[in-house]
Amino acid sequence: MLQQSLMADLVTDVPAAVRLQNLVKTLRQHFHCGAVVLLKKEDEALQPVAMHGLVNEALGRRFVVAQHPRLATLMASRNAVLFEPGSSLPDPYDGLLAEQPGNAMPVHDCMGISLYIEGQCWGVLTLDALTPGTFNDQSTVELQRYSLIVEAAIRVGLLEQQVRALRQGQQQTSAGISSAPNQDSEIIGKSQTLHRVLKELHAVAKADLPVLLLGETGVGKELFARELHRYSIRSGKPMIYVNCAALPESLAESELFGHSKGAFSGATSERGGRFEAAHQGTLFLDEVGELPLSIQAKLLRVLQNGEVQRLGSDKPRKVDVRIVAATNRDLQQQVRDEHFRADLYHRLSVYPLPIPPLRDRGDDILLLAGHFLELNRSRLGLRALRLSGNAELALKQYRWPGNIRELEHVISRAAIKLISTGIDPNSISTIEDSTLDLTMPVSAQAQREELNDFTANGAADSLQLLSLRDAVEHTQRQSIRQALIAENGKWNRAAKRLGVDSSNLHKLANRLGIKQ
Ligand SMILES: Nc1ncnc2c1ncn2[C@@H]1O[C@H](COP(=O)(O)OP(=O)(O)OP(=O)(O)O)[C@@H](O)[C@H]1O
Repeated sequence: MLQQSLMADLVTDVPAAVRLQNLVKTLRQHFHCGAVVLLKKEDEALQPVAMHGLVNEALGRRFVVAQHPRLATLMASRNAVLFEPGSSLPDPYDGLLAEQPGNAMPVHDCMGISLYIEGQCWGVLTLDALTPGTFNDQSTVELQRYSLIVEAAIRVGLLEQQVRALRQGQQQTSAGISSAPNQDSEIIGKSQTLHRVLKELHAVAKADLPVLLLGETGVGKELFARELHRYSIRSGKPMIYVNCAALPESLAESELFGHSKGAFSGATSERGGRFEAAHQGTLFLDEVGELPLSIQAKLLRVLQNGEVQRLGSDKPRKVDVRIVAATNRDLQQQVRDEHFRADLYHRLSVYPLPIPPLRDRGDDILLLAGHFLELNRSRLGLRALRLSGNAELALKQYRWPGNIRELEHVISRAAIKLISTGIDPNSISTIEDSTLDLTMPVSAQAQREELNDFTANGAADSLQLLSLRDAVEHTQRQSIRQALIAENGKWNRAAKRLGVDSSNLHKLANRLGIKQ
């Protein structure tokens, strides 16, 4: 009976991801268990690719095998393994079964099996239940048998991928099991919004045009730049990173274009710059809006001529680089304000690509939260770290002005706070919404909207009750937090952004209680 359902899942003409999803669902129903998860091996970790019965955020987690003894046991065996209900080994999904969202319970019954494709370990299949006695020896025999069908489904998916790649005239990988070379993206997320951007990014990657990545702070522009390079025809050559905001004007020219011996005091030897290092590859100009005007002029000349001259040398050197730039500023506005050269802007923005903010990526918020929860769990030596239902809701409703970087900090802060309350690291630790500290309206627009909501609710009178001093301090606190988020916690840069001296900012932050 199960065999028939599984075979039906296997032959149905649906995308590979849906086929695998159907298979795990069918297995869950058959074994009457809480969760079935299919995990793919990626380097030293296992990542869920299909699951049924776990909370959503689990899909974003990467389980490092060495840190999860049950997964390590499964990987080490070619046969199905049953873990006794009394097993003291922690289960990677403790507290993550969706069946009991409000009541974090350790998993009781667990079994699984490693999966092999063309002689190589591809990943594992795990089955978990909260009710002891759900699985027995007979279940492992069945699992062993049905795992062959799961392996067949994976193989079908890979073959489909290869056929698609062949049709597109792409080069194939040799063994055929690692699929397209760039499958294992570092970019976490499954939303339609992200999917659309990645599709566009992969298409423009092949075109070898200059690309300008636009987006709010913390949306992951650097990750997208790396993905672009990996998908480009230059992927075999280096991608060189330049943070334009961290480039002092006095050093920028020699950093970018190199220098000859004796070009300036301290230039004790001849050295090529970042442009030459990126020859035949990609040069990523991060925070390009921060480039001083004098350097903008020199950069433009190199882009026009396709050659660089090392500082102190008059010998031109041909360079073939693809420029990918990124900014969280409104570059067009900067051009209007004459802070950015219009001609350089047009050269860089041949293909502008907006990267969507986190608040527009739906459930990706939870997937990313899962990823950061697992990182913190491992870093802090906890058995299990999860979100309460209300905490999940709060994360989904928040505006995320600092985007993924802010989410990462929120989860890390909450995990540390939880530890400081003296929790037992061997139990299941749950982050409640009250620990999340999501009170920072950051963008001016967000602040305006909040104020509008506030007045629309008839609360303006209570606003007037604030003393002038309280109102000033409130605004100061918000501006400082906003600048710190935008500058990734760097006080010097936040001070620059706020137009105040760095030591004054430290003093003010101390007085306002932002900094202890
Ligand atoms: N989709 C994603 N999956 C996993 N991690 C992500 C994702 N997007 C961003 N991150 C992580 O969030 C952090 C911020 O990303 P990144 O530095 O690329 O942002 P940015 O857009 O360049 O920000 P800024 O404009 O402030 O420089 C990094 O640690 C990055 O690895």
